[in-house]
Amino acid sequence: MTAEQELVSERDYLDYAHVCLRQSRKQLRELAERARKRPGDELMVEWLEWRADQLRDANESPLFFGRIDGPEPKPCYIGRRYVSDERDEPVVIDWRTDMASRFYRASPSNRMEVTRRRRFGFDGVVLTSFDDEPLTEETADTGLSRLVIAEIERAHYGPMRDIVATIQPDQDEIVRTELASTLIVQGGPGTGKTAVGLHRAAYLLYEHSRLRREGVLVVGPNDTFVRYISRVLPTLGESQVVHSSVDGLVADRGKPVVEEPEVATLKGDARMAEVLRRAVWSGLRLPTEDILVRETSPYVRIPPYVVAELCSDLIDRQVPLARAREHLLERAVSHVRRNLEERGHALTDGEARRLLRAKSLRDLVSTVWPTVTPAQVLFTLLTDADALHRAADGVLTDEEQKALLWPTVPASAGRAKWSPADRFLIDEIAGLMTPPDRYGHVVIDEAQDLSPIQLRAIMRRCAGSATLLGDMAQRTTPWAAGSWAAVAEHLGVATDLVRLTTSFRVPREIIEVANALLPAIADDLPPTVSGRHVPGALATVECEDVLAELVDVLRAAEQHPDSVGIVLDDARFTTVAKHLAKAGVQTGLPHEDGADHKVSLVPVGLAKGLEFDHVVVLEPAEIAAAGATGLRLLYIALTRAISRLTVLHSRPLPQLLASR
Ligand SMILES: Nc1ncnc2c1ncn2[C@@H]1O[C@H](COP(=O)(O)OP(=O)(O)OP(=O)(O)O)[C@@H](O)[C@H]1O
Repeated sequence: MTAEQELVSERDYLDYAHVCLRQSRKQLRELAERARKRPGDELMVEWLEWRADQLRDANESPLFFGRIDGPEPKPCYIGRRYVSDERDEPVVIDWRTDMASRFYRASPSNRMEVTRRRRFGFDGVVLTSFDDEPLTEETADTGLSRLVIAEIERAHYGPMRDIVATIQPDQDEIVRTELASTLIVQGGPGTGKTAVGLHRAAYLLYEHSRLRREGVLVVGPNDTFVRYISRVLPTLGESQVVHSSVDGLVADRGKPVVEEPEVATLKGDARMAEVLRRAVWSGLRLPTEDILVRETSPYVRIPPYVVAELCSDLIDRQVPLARAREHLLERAVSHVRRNLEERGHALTDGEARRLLRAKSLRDLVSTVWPTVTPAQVLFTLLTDADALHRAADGVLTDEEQKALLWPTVPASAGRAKWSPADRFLIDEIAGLMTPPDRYGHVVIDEAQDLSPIQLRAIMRRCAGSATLLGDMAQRTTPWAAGSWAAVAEHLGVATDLVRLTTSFRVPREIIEVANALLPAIADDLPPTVSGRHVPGALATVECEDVLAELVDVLRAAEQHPDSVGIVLDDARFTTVAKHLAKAGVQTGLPHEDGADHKVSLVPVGLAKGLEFDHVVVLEPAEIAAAGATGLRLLYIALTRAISRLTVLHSRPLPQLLASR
């Protein structure tokens, strides 16, 4: 067959797959209709409808993207979902099956019985080309395939796309790691950490149906980022996964106040968990006199030593407060019941149940554990030096305790203004009272930036394993745990550290410049390599008027379909936005609700995790001004580009860049 005839034959197969998909969907719908008529089959109906929904032929993405020949006699087509014919024979297999893993992992040195890998090129959903990689003894391991490179360099607009067609072997290994493992994935910019984390979530949901009940949570650094990544899982057919920013996990407490980084860092320190634990449990007050239960006839007296006995294991096990209160009430009722029985007055179950509402017993519980809100507990600590000292003695130094106290005391907890770090402390306290709902697996992106207290807040919501993604060289918060070993310690579960080393986003010409910053920002990390070579990808322009030059660069960029991101120091944002508006250049913040701009204006503080075809970094010296954090921000700014990076500056470049 000629290549052209083969293309026609592949297109016919694609049409056939569409027919099969529609047929299967119709069948599932009919089965659901029939099951609906049978009482008691609600679960079956729900499942059939869910399956039918999965087979929607919305023409959003091609039904298959690859094919392997061997070991089966028939070629095997790989797509985002399973399609079968009327005899239930597979037409397209799901990328998450074991069989499909050969598509990702087979190589000339480890062929896994695959003789040929074929990747398909599409224009929208129209099959336009294919690229064959023969896997025979004679072929050598080469770099990225032409179609993989074309996929990476396809103009980027709007939200992040899935990489299911082009997952690389080392990424695939991470995606398919067993559910029980908690992984920390360290990788340089653009090595695919976010993509891998999201595909891992989709894989785990496919492999472990219980995760659909337990839920999967994806946590990102901010709302912009969460909007950017939130389409990936739905395109992979997984629309139930919950996405949240870190701040979005904890209760909103109004407009946050800004506080000194040293105080915020202290509030994010793991030792604060012990201070809060002590504060919560120090609210316990055992009665000093008998409790008289008047709701029974005869009355019952509960002496203090009995209350202490009823509480003792609850205290020892530090049972979450809300549950401890319930247990104490139930135990007090049982005690009263036994006492009455011993005196010849048996209670009916109804009477015992009514006792659960008895005022004297409810008062007893409130005496032992007064009801306070989590915010009230923190308010007391931050406003009452004695209370703080009692909780923090031996845990925090005197200076640290002093630093935590508010200089002016609001009238009440209700009137207090809380900082972002306070919100996590309140959440920690709330967790000691009523643990939050938990998910079966949690994916945490940009995990390098989280404080121990933030890590605890996320892990409190995790009932199973987690996947943490990050790059220590991109650490920009003062409260970050500081190393993956420290992060692992705060997670409280065993972890495996795995690495990704090849950048798919950033061409070699750019990553080599960014790598020059590594000795100053993360000297223990190896330089990132790039799978792509793009001659002329980097242009450094020194000029007197950077804003005039910027307008020229943007005018020239109008000729290309590429997305453009202007990354600049946060403090510059307003001036540049005004200047560009005056010059008639339309810009917007990246991934604003519903809007995908050609030109995004990106304060560097928001740039983490994002990418654009063409990036303009404005005045690197301004971005790098804030010491090591500044250099890390610059490293982030320089590594957002997929195809081109223009560095515009009037001030001298930071030394590490100038020497390149
Ligand atoms: N195997 C792949 N095939 C095609 N594109 C890929 C592959 N892996 C990653 N990419 C692309 O590379 C870009 C960077 O990926 P991603 O954002 O996941 O990297 P990252 O390591 O999280 O980067 P950062 O550290 O900057 O946040 C994305 O456009 C992603 O789709």
